Amino acid sequence: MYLCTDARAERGDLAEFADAALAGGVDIIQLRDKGPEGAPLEARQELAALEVLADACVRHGALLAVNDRADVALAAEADVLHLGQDDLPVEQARKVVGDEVAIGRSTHDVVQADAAATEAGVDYFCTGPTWTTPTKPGREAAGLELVRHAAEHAGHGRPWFAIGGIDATNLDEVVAAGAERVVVVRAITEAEDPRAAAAALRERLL
Ligand SMILES: Cc1ncc(COP(=O)(O)OP(=O)(O)O)c(N)n1
Ligand SMILES: Cc1nc(C(=O)O)sc1CCOP(=O)(O)O
Ligand SMILES: [Mg+2]
Repeated sequence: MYLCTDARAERGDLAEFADAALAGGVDIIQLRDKGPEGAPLEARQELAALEVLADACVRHGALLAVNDRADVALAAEADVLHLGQDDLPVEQARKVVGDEVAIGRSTHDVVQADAAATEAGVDYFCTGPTWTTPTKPGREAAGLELVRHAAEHAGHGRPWFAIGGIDATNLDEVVAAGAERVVVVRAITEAEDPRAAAAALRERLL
């Protein structure tokens, strides 16, 4: 199970939150902070938040992921770099981060999913959004059809995750469509008890 979180600057509880989510069963945690107006964090702020997450990952044996920026992934000694369709191409990102960092790719339709399933340098891909979500406004839903496609055609041999609008109320549908791994944001970041929320999702993925 893969969690994307912002830096929780307003709440000031990033370390406690990460500990709770990881204790609940999150395996990979990504810092994804687009800022209040969609403006990304300054690199120094991003590195500071990543340090907090890195310490939590060490405590729980989890993986640390960086969104979008290959230079920051390298500087933070992250395990994973996640790239969308409009981010740095995988080939160029690979030159920056080397071979030790796993690279993930977002996909939003069957063509992109098939490409990510075979593209050199990609270690995993995500399909989504499964449902429209306020976390990614303006992005049309790819639906459970894309999950089914990845399960039946695209995923073989390469790990993939379903993302977008997934929570405890609909996780069973995603699993029934063939997903074995999911990425969530609000289902854990907005939970009153992030540990319990993570555990409730995790137990249904086993
Ligand atoms: C694990 C994971 N999956 C998908 C995304 C989305 O990436 P992208 O399409 O580049 O959009 P932004 O997150 O950058 O807004 C992700 N970040 N992580
Ligand atoms: C960051 C992101 N990427 C998506 C994609 O489809 O690539 S959907 C998404 C947001 C997922 O947030 P929530 O779990 O709160 O719906
Ligand atoms: Mg991106």
